[in-house]
Amino acid sequence: MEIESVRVESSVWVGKKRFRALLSGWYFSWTELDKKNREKKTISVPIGEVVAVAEGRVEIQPQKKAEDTDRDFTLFYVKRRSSGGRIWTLGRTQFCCPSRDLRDQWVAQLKTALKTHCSSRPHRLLVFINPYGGKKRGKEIYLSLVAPLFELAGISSHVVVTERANQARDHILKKDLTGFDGVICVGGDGMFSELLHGVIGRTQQEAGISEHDPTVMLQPCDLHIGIIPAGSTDCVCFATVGVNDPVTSALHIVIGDSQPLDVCSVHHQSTLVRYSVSLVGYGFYGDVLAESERHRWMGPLRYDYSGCLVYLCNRSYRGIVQYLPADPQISSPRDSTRCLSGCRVCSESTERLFPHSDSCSSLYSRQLSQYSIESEGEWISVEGRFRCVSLTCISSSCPRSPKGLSPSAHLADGTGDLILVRDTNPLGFLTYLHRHTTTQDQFDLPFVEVHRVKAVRFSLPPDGDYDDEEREQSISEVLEDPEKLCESDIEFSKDGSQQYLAERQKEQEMKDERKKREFFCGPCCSKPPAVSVWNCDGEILPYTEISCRFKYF
Ligand SMILES: Nc1ncnc2c1ncn2[C@@H]1O[C@H](COP(=O)(O)OP(=O)(O)OP(=O)(O)O)[C@@H](O)[C@H]1O
Repeated sequence: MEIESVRVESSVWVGKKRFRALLSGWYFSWTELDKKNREKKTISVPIGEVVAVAEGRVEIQPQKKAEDTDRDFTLFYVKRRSSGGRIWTLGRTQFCCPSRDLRDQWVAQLKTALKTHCSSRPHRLLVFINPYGGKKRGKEIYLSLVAPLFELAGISSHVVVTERANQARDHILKKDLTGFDGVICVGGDGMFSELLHGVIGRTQQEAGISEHDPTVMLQPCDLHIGIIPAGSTDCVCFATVGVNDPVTSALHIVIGDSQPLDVCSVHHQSTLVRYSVSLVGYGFYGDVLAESERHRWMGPLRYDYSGCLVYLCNRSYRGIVQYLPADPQISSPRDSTRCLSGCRVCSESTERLFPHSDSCSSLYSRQLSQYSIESEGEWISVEGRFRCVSLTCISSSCPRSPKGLSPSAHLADGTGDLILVRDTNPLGFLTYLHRHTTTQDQFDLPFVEVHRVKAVRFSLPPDGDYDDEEREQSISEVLEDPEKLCESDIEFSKDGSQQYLAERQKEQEMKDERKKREFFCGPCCSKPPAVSVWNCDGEILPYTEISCRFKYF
């Protein structure tokens, strides 16, 4: 039966009011009628946003209750609440039909419409909960807000509450995932990153592709990742969904929404170090992360505290940044666009990157066009002293910074934005930072440059301002907590792990000395390091010299 041709219509009651209900094509609507059968207001719900239809009078909040009355049925659907419709809640309307037969017909037709129209909805999900993320409410958020929605929508879920960092990543890499339509993280950006590494890594393993080769053509991933925000910043969730709200995210998952994302692969020589979607930042953002790791006990407040402390240190770092610019005819980081689902630039870029993406045999052309960047233009080199060097694939907006690091960045166009903040006076840098929280343009400052890029390399000037020993020492200086170098870094970085183990010994000796010093006057009085560290989506990278490429997934 063709869904477009289905048309069911009848009188129904909602409470004491009479309505005319109509299922036609992709919409279910009900129009209030007055005593003279004149139409009043109509509510219309796309079938794609119907969560479930159930016989009887059903409630799921505050607790599940079902009263199986003969002539009633309940419709659950997405209801837009506020913030320009970005916050979603579960709408519920109970309809009473003139007869039981008619009720059965409504339920059957609506269920058929759901099956026909919503083939991309998940049926079985693997859920990872980080019980220690953010305010440690991950389990509670999942059980009270998300699980009832999944159950209502007929989604079965297998839940893993993690007991250690990287458990979720290892599970995805090693365990049998047959039958799962997607993986869900209940946590923050760090948890998302674990799932991202698991999913990309597994897909490449299965395809026999080495991720360490920077020029390799990566296989696109079929397994989708869902995010239920329960971390400290939840930047990836905010930048893709527009809000950090567990119910909104759960509803997006339930109705099978999906959003492709650019991913930045970070290499050191011929070793894959990490993938990133939100921030790869050197200088200020690296130092803030390193500092904040020493104050984890403060919870999310640690970022504010460390931000102030690092700002007072007034540091800048030397570096050489080389980048491969993206085509300025297509988009620019200063063009004031805001990328949302259905964005024109992203869809045109998809078409350009993957010209025959509707067929599986297109993988070759898809990858070929993606990785032919070396032949697409000239690398540009910038040398100087920087407050920070930041790279982002997405706007990286969050509730604190609603426009984000690069407000016009696109979610899925195969490019990233490179932001160079040159050394400036403390007031200038404060103005730059402050503008992230206002509507003022943070790029409209003489010491800030922003470029839309396809690839970036960072290296230290070779003119002997510091030697290797000092560089290693500087990395140790900011790495107060060596455990922060996650297992993945150590596994990925075969040669890096040796360097890392050697550093640990040195760090331990330095730690005691440094603690003595900082007890009296804080980190701003210690000798400023010659190099900073890279903050890659909240993880410290064990290398200073890196190369990054943006890839579309
Ligand atoms: N059971 C666990 N014990 C310790 N660490 C864990 C556990 N499960 C996950 N992790 C790690 O904790 C780190 C931080 O988690 P998460 O991102 O969920 O919260 P957050 O850091 O508070 O939030 P955000 O990343 O948004 O700032 C992640 O890198 C993850 O690998």
